[in-house]
Amino acid sequence: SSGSAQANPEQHDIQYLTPIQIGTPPQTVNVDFDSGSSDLWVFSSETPADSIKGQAVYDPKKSKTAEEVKGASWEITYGDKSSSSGVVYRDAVTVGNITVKGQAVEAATTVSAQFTRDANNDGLFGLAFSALNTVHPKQELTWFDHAAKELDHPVWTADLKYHKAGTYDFGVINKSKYAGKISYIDVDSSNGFWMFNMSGYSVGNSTFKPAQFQGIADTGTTLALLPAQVVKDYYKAVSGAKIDYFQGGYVFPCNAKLPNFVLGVGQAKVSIPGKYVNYAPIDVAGKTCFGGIQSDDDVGFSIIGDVALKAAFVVFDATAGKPRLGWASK
Ligand SMILES: Cc1nn(C)c(C)c1CC(=O)Nc1ccccn1
Repeated sequence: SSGSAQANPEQHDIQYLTPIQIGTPPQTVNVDFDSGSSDLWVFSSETPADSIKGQAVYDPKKSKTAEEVKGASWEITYGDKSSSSGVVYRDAVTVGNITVKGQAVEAATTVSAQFTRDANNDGLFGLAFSALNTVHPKQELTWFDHAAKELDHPVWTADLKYHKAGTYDFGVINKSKYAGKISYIDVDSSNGFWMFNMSGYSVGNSTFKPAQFQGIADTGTTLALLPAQVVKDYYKAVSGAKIDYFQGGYVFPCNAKLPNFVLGVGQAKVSIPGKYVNYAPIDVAGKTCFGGIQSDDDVGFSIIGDVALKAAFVVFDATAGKPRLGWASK
């Protein structure tokens, strides 16, 4: 089997939301497909009313196929300090036209303010390796790990786009979505992430600078969080750019000319158009803008988020024992 689902951008491409169906009859919720985590959690009928501001909720009591996972619970804190926790049900989950029966659906009983504020985001759909799943006492598998057995190939692809809808495909590599060859790089999944090595970078028309650093392909993170020195090199080429400690990163005049940025990934070059680096204005006048490339703050690895991923067609290849990432231009 294979399937395809929409990746719909929120304002400024802060995240991409995908409609999925849970339960019988189907309850549609819009969730953030996140290759940086491995829990499928949703706002639910058990989320306190004052923590819900417009989100759609999953109500297991209305699903004939829902079963409570007795004694199971989960709690997750993301790198940006947002968090949620709750209880667990097993139910049918459909993405595109692919249904997984008995998927662990994690119903939130607490969500942090960042999630409450995010009215259109009904939950997260983890697509990192199942080793990161937080359900205890018995860890659960991601939807993709359940689905992979039925998929024609154990792969999924991300075709995110700048300020318009893209797609996530499962079980198929759709040739019409990319140009040229796909260049594959090995993944180190020992930390549960889609982690890979970068070989260097270039800013604008400058020569390519070799640099060894590793990063994770993270569809659930908005920006490209890179080593401080790389980021400093980039903004040296942007007139008026400076670090705004109140905003927590580099800002620049919204009318600044932004150079393209190239990331070396194995044999491939991921070319990020300068305009993708203009993330969003920080003031209502739209005078000062916040950069889409920011420092990874010594997290220990870089986080290759949507600002970079939307510049490529990315293959998440989970072939047993040999996970790889494929990068293609489009
Ligand atoms: C933004 C960020 N800072 N640091 C240190 C990390 C690790 C991140 C990435 C992150 O937290 N992503 C995220 C947040 C919420 C939901 C899904 N993914």
